[in-house]
Amino acid sequence: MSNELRVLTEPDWKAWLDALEWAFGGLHDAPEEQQLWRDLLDFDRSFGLWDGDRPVGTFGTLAMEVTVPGGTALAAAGVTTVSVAATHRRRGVLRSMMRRALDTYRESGEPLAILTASEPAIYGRFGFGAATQSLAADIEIHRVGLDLPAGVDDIALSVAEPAAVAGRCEELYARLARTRPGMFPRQPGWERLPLLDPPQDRAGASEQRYVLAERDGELAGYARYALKPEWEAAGAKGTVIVRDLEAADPAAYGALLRYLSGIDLMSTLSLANRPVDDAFLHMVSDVRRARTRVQDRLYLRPMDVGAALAGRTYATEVDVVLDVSDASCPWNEGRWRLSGGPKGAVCEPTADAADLALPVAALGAAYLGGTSLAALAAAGRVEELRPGALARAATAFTSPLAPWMPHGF
Ligand SMILES: CC(=O)SCCNC(=O)CCNC(=O)[C@H](O)C(C)(C)COP(=O)(O)OP(=O)(O)OC[C@H]1O[C@@H](n2cnc3c(N)ncnc32)[C@H](O)[C@@H]1OP(=O)(O)O
Repeated sequence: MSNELRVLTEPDWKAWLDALEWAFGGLHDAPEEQQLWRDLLDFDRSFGLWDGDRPVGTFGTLAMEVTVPGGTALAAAGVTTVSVAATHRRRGVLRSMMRRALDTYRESGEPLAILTASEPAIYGRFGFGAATQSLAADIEIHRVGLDLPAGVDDIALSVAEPAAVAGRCEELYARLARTRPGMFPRQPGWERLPLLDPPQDRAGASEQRYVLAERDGELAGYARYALKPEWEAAGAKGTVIVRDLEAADPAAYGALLRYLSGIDLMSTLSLANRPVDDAFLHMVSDVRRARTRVQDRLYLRPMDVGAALAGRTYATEVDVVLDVSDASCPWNEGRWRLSGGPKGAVCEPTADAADLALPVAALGAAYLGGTSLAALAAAGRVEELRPGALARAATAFTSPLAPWMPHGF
């Protein structure tokens, strides 16, 4: 039988999805989740590798945006639903699908491609670098005090059914998504994502609820959470599971944190995916008992080095020639002069001598300001060719807020 790489079509959907779910270990998403991905996937840029009448490889694309330093949202091809059947693994199936996708993204013109990886070791070879991290915490709420900011008592809290308030929360999310690099200003359709709460994924926790934080009737923050009850001989030791927490100001954040830490019969406040510089770190009395863990989250690769680097702003004035290597997207290879600062930047090919040399995955890791070019240089991933250039470029690439992608895709 011959293998054929073809674009995803509606008639192929069921077999394609089956192949995907089996490659993930027999995962069976709820029907509403399957329908969401079916509606969001860009079928024209999603592929299946068919062995006869059977899909043995799946590769999906989502049309996304990412907020970059400076507050602009740049178009990004979101790589998702990647899988290869166990019968066909390590024969280059992923490589062939990635090749097709990268060429397609070049044609469609997004400056960036992004993904969240099942395993960190897979995508570096295709030029993706870990650009954001996420912070998880299990706060021992009976041993950790809160030092809350002024104004928390001006915030009114109310608990609501998700369907009744998700629209208002989504409006607030859309505003906040422009304020931190790495966030994804969700396009229409994505508002269904936070509402997914299939019973089979709850692992003993309750249905989810929203708690709203309002000031004078205006929404200033919200959290989406569930409760997981648990009992031992000495009594209750439940967990508050926070799926989402967005706040427009410190008082709203503090009021939500106080509420979530004060629910009776609960001992742990579990935060699954927060920015690494999240405000709670500075509100708790004992950060060690917050039991924090950091993990790689969003992987990013510039699809078009010039457009990507010109699309963000820089913390300080910068004028640097980067010598970029990019085996997967050779159109990015070579020297680029980046000149810019806090108001904007230009980035164009140049014949001038290079100041720094780096692979495109290192540029992807540094792009949102979450990984220092100097730290990458310390690991040998960036080479300084002109003394002083590294410190200046590393400073210019930083972001005041740590980049963060609040959910997977
Ligand atoms: C964005 C997302 O959707 S993340 C989800 C990814 N999917 C999964 O984790 C589901 C389970 N795993 C799979 O389906 C497959 O193993 C895949 C998709 C990860 C890899 O597919 P394959 O067809 O086996 O990969 P392929 O043969 O093209 O390998 C290309 C290269 O990646 C390497 N590679 C592939 N998978 C892995 C891995 N899991 N860890 C480390 N390296 C890997 C190969 O060794 C090869 O390296 P080389 O070019 O140096 O020789």
